[in-house]
Amino acid sequence: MELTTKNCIPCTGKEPHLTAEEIAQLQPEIPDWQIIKVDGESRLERIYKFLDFQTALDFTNKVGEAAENQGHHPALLTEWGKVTVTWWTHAISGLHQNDFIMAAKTNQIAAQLSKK
Ligand SMILES: C[C@H](O)[C@H](O)[C@H]1CNC2=NC(N)=NC(=O)C2=N1
Repeated sequence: MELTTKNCIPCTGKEPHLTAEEIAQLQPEIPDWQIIKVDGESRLERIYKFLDFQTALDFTNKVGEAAENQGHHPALLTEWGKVTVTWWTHAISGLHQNDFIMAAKTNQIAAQLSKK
């Protein structure tokens, strides 16, 4: 499925975590992302490299804009030439389709920036 064309749904906290099968279906669309565990919770994480701090900051702000538009927010660590983006659904302390949608949108934002 084209994750970049989908929109996030509001999470009530009652949604089930994605199953291993569902993750296996979704993961091929965002091959550059790792699934990490933090305090037993699964999260999607990718490190993007940039030319300098300003470009890293521009990317950070664009991801923040997309997050606000979708009502679904990442953890963002912005450093000189590098941004670590982590997606998970706080309401269910785990992974939801929203996280895969936003990871795909994050890739799109990075691709647009590098075209400058
Ligand atoms: C009220 C507000 O919409 C909710 O708290 C949203 C905000 N952004 C969110 N972002 C993420 N990643 N997970 C959530 O559960 C979440 N909940």
